[in-house]
Amino acid sequence: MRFSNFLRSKLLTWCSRSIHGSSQKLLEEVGDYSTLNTSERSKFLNKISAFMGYNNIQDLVEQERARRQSTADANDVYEEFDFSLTCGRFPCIKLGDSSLVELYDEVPHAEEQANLLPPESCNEYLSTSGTKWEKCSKLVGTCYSVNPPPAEINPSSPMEDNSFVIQLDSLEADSDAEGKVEEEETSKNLLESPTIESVLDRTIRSLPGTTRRQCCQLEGGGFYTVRKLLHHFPHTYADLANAWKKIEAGRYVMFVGIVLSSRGIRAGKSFSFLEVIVGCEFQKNEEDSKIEDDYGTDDKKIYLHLKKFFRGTRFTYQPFLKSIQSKYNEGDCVNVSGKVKKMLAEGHYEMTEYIIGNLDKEDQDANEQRMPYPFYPSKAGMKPNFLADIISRALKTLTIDMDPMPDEIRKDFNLLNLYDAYMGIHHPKNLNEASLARRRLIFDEFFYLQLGRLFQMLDAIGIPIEKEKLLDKYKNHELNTVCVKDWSDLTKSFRKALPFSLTPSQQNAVSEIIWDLKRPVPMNRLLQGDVGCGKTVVAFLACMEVISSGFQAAFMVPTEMLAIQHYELLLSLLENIGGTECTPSVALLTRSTSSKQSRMVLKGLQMGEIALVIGTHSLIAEKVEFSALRIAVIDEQHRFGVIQRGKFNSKLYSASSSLRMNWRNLGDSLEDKAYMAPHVLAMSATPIPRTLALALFGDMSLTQITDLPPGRSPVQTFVIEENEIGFEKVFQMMRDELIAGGKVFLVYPIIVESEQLPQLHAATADFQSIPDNFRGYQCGLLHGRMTSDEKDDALRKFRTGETRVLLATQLVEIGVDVPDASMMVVMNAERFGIAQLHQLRGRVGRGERKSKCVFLSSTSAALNRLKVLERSSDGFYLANADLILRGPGDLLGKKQSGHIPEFPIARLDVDGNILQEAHFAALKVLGTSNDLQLFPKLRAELSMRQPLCILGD
Ligand SMILES: Nc1ncnc2c1ncn2[C@@H]1O[C@H](COP(=O)(O)OP(=O)(O)OP(=O)(O)O)[C@@H](O)[C@H]1O
Repeated sequence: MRFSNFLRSKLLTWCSRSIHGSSQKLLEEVGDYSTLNTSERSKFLNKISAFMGYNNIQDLVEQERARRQSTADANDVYEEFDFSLTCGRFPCIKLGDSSLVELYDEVPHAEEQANLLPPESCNEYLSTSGTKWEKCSKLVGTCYSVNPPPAEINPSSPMEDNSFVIQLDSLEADSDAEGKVEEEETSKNLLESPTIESVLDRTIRSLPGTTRRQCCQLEGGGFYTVRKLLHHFPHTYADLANAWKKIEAGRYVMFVGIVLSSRGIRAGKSFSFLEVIVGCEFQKNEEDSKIEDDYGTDDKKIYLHLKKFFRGTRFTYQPFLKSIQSKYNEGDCVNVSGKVKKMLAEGHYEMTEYIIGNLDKEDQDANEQRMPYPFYPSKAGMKPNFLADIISRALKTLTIDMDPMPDEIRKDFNLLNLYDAYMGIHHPKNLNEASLARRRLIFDEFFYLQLGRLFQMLDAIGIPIEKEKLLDKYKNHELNTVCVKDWSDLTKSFRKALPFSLTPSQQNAVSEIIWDLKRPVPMNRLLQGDVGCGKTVVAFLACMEVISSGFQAAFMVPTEMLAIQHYELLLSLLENIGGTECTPSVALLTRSTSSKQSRMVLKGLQMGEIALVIGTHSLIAEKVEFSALRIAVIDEQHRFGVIQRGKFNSKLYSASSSLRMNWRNLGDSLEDKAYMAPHVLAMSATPIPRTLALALFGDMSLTQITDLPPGRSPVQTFVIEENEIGFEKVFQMMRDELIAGGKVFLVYPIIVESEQLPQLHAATADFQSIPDNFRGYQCGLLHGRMTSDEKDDALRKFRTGETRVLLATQLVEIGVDVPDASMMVVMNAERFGIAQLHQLRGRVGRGERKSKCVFLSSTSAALNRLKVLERSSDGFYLANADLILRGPGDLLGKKQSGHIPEFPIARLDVDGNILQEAHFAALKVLGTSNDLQLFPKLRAELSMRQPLCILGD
């Protein structure tokens, strides 16, 4: 009922009882109510209230409500007129309160005003027989839980509101019309031949109905192709099938309803606001009606008052106000999400931070079927609703036969069709479908990664028969070993020369590697083991096996210091072998090797006079040519990455012409040699969780050393907060250790003090002051800015015991082996990752001496995170913790994590099983056709997905 009609009926009732002479005049005035401006209305309402004996109109409404609620026929009353709507229209304004009525001064009256919130249209929507409301009332139960509440959505952010886009889009529409026609033509043509390339890798500009401006916007956000767009996945869904029936203030909820009014209101000289009222109706089933809820017990309607405020004179002009209010039309079916605040009037809620979007026919149908409603993250200023709309358009261009995955693989691994997967992730019918779709898309991300790695590895081999053997080897997961008696004599002698016996795990690792070395295909193996477990000797033994058959070995390490350490260790072990004749010649090649010396080394390698070379990156330089490189050991694999590993493969391909001549002279087949890539044994001291290892090294077999050399006891670990008491305690522990004959590492996060980060301790600064605490003991300094001789000298002095305290940076993290170092203190431990700290801790406890490690944290917040190191000394466990806490980037460092592609949907820490399956699927595909000739669609898809760097080019 119109408000004026209500007033008339109210007045008539009153007049029939009243003898007041002016009642007839008032009735006439009520007839003209809709033509009055706001101020006149306010005055009139006050006058009428006063005549009827109320203080003001608010008083009238309140009392009338109370009276009607107490009558038995309350429902009829509500059908007659909804008071809450009157009160709730502008809850900040008390109707009839003259001081606030000026808010309406600028609102155009008559027809224009009627357009803003015509009571009849409210009536029409709210009455059960109204056609528009009928449309709305179909949207049953439309207050939905968002599970989990999407934390990422910041409704206050301007980009969350698509109003601006809509406005601009409409302005743009005309000017783009011509371009659009052209584009539509093009897209029609493209749609005619739906191949995998044409569908997913079609440019975004081919999407029908997309304006040029929208395309630019999308491209600005990186959405160049349909694939990119479709890989913008929803981060959560509103579970419409299990909607919350209770609105809780402050909770993120989603509604679907009908726009009842939209008004741009000037509220002052430089203040305006937009108020959109959305009516939502809920159909309670029997069970729901038993629940006492916030909607009130009788009416099933709620009214959302969406408010957006504007400050500034320019926002108070009519054109602006008109433009903002015209974005939402009465009768529009919209979805609204955000946090609600209860208003005084029952069933009325206010939302000041919200997202609103128009629902098209499909969305409305989806709502009727209670399909999950996808929430998209915004991107590059593009609002979720805009993206959702474009994604829907892109989905329409997909074809059912676009899936490049062979049917057999799909069946074997129980995968959805790709078309269904894209539909299922973006427009799922239920949450189960969304989860199946997610599984298929994760599978794809992993599958193409594995396929790419394995394909590239096979590609490097060249001979089909070798490829098959290699694939067989990958498929065969049995542990294959060669027993010690079948090791070569040189390997056995080297083993005997070791000052200790191998642990069972070490022995097994060597046997496994030797088995692999005897295969006619290149080995690609990752040797993993916890810090200090003795990987180096295992690698040396593998080198000996290769050298014994007349080939060469290269041992690449990440730092010069480590190269020297390994070189010296190897020389000392070889000395023990005795019998100079069979002792292999060993060389060192680093950046600091003198040019004369390096010339000799290069020549020795080229002529085959040097059997084993230890060095840094220098080993993969162009000028380094081997006579017959058969194994490349890469220590600390994650510091190098796939590219460098790949470079060893190319060593033989780029053999010098002189070498080729040599081979010819020797009568060897050039082809065989040229295509024989060396075996690669990569070592990782950062235990990499299995999933991550597979993602990174899907083309590698894995050997693990699972035990530690005997006599090792776990390093006692303490996490202490940096403060005066903490320092004193640690210094005392250090003094005790020195008195007991131990050696102490003091590790710093930085070399020199930083003004930006004053809380960080620096090695050089402390080197001036710390020694005072340890009088009588020499202290040394080691950091990356020292020359290689200085570093060598510092480490040598520490090793020999000349210095007993070594202040160092994290340079010591990798491979430094001082077996009698018995204590480590890490300053500002909060700056390091868990896996990194575990590595550092591994520098002590490498001998038989009981050792301890102290992690000092300058923030108490980090203490809990660090405490995991007190509880565990299992590198795999800790690496997993790091992976979950900080992601692969932090676990592996930038260099290696750069080789993990971005997975838009998969998560390495939870989707390990799918990764494993994808690995098997890739093996299966390549087993059927190792050059993918039989699967042209797969090949095309692979080339679209795999950037070359991942393939090691
Ligand atoms: N079986 C063994 N018995 C006793 N000591 C051993 C054994 N194997 C290795 N070691 C010693 O253990 C120490 C650590 O070995 P090594 O440097 O090979 O370990 P690693 O796994 O390469 O360590 P990191 O991960 O720190 O690089 C060395 O001093 C080495 O001599």
